Amino acid sequence: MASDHYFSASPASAEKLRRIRVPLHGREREVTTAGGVFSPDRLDAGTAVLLANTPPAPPGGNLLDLGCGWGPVALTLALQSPHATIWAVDVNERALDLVRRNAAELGLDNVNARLPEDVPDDVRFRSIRSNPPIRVGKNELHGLLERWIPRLDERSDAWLVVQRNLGSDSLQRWLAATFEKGFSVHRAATGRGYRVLKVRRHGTPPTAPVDIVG
Ligand SMILES: C[S@@+](CC[C@H](N)C(=O)[O-])C[C@H]1O[C@@H](n2cnc3c(N)ncnc32)[C@H](O)[C@@H]1O
Repeated sequence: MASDHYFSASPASAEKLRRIRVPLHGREREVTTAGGVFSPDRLDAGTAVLLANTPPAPPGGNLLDLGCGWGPVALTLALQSPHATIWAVDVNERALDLVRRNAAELGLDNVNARLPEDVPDDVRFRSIRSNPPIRVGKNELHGLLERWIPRLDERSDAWLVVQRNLGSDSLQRWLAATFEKGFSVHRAATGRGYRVLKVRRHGTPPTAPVDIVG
């Protein structure tokens, strides 16, 4: 059955397109949103905190916006890094249509809006940025992060914004316990009741030379 949650695959509310003006990559831009996607009337406060507290995206490689909605994070990455490939991933098909439309309207040709299962398994990411879907519940959220964070390249970071009232501190503890080996987790910023959590994947330590005795 279709539902009206913003994270459903086919939102039931009739698609009524809206034009809104939002600050993206240093200036106000007009984008298209619609009912049935997350925060259709404005840039979400948590997303604004994420965008204000993350470094510029790497200039090339694959970058992931996990849970893209109508696309504020993916569009910002594409504007920052025109030579990178931006993967805008969501389970909501309407959101994916909106990201494609917004990218085209902004003249961006480096945004791949895809369902999670349509991102090839061998793609690795130089950066992951996400305002993740907390309301799907802990188990599903943890499953989502366990699926995507290990796809970071070595010496690369995931940046997640989470509302303090919605469990940012327990999510930080879970991330630290789950990504114990080869990663480090810390709180990179706080603001407006949100935390930005950073998960860094370290490089593989050089292997010691093997002594050949004989
Ligand atoms: C908090 S919203 C953020 C949307 C957008 N990035 C923004 O900042 O406005 C989280 C998004 O995650 C999506 N989502 C839910 N479950 C998902 C899953 N398993 N894989 C990918 N995206 C998912 C929802 O549809 C929703 O668009």
